[in-house]
Amino acid sequence: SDLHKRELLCIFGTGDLGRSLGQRLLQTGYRVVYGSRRPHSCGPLPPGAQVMSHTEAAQLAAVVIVCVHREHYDFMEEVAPQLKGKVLVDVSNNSKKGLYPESNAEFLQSLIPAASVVKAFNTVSAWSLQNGPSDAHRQVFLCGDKAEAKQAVRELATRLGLSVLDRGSLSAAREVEDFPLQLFPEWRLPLCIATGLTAFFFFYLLIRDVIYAYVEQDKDISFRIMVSLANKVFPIVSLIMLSLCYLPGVMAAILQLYRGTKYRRFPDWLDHWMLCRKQLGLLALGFAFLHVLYTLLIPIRYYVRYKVTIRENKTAVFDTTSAWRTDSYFSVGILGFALYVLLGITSLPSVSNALSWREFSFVQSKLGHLTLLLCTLHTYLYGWNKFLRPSTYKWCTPPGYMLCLVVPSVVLVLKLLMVLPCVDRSLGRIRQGWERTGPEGEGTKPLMA
Ligand SMILES: NC(=O)C1=CN([C@@H]2O[C@H](COP(=O)(O)OP(=O)(O)OC[C@H]3O[C@@H](n4cnc5c(N)ncnc54)[C@H](OP(=O)(O)O)[C@@H]3O)[C@@H](O)[C@H]2O)C=CC1
Ligand SMILES: [Fe+3]
Repeated sequence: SDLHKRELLCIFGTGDLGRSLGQRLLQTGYRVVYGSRRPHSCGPLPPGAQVMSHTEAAQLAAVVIVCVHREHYDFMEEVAPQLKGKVLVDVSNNSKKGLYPESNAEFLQSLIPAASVVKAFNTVSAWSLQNGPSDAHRQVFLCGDKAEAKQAVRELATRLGLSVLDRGSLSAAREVEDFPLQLFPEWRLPLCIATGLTAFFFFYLLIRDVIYAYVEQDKDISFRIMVSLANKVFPIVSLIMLSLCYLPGVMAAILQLYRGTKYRRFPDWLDHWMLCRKQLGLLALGFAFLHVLYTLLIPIRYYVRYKVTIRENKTAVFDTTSAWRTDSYFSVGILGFALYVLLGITSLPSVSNALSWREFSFVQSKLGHLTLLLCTLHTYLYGWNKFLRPSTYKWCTPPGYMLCLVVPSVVLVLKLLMVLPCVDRSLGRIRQGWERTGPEGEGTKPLMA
């Protein structure tokens, strides 16, 4: 492997990416030679690197990484004889979609038909290479038509500590080149869900609270929109989104139990859902935080102080049950929120990287389900005995918090079933690679076979 590590690589272009990539390659133990238009005046290069003309540099290495913008690819044709049989890595990106009829990588392949072009590294950035890869930029998409060429680049990326996702043949390059143009792709679905839920519950509660009071009781309580309504919508959205983090996990477990194997791929939508759990959870935490802030505000609200003043003139009977209920409701809520924050903190890359896999999965799964349990309990305590009271169901609709209890309750019940000893045992065996055989075992061949 020492021999491998001293392998010589060629980089065309001494720009931002060329320099950063070269520096990382040198740190990883490779030797680097740059091919440049002006080898004698190209500015500072990482220490240890050599620089020469494109032609000279290309002759020395088996892999050439082209860190030049596509607009300038025409110079490559002059180097074509030296690039015969070499692996050419195309790292380029576009500044917008659909700029060219064909992908940059396919264009490069058409310029140098005798080389094997591999598309890679376009999702890293000069910035992240220099500042240590952040969580989001650790993934590299790979595509190319020649298996050996792809394998060489895959090894390179792996040694740089990047995780590689194979996207197939070079025709997929177009799609790969568009990836970096997406802004916050993994946040898109969670943000849509959050916006949708917020809008739905806002209007639902607006009708049930404000419009109902206006129509049925001729009262104008529209001022409630600002705090009361907001402080109902936020916890509702938060709890639903938290339960949506744990729903795909139980669904995956049910699917594995049903199929009797773990070696079959989950449907795409489930994969996609699982991949955005962290973002779902962080947004849920944000909403929970808003709920906490709004709740702290309650005692200083004009409306609340006004009601308290009126009540002070009446004598009230102390009800121990109510005291127990409200105190448990607050306590469970606070504990739930504390665990919520803990979950959020452990999902930060710098923290999760410091944890072992066991520790991370303990926190995210065990404590995660406990958080969901506490927050759900908090909501049940809020409802308390109102569930059976007909007057709660204005215009035959349940209050928002009852609606929002559906998904978390389902998740918790399913999770409870999963930890039953018999179910847990089968699931444990499946996760260790055991497969159910039998008449229906036909379609359950391992994916890797
Ligand atoms: N910067 C980044 O973070 C990322 C960049 N990329 C891609 O990497 C490629 C390079 O980007 P970047 O390094 O930022 O760009 P720069 O403009 O910083 O560098 C480009 C380099 O290309 C060479 N070059 C410029 N014009 C010509 C020409 N007419 N003929 C031959 N060579 C030329 C020059 O090197 P010299 O003077 O030595 O010849 C120049 O330094 C692009 O395709 C970009 O899309 C991909 C991912 C991230
Ligand atoms: Fe609450």
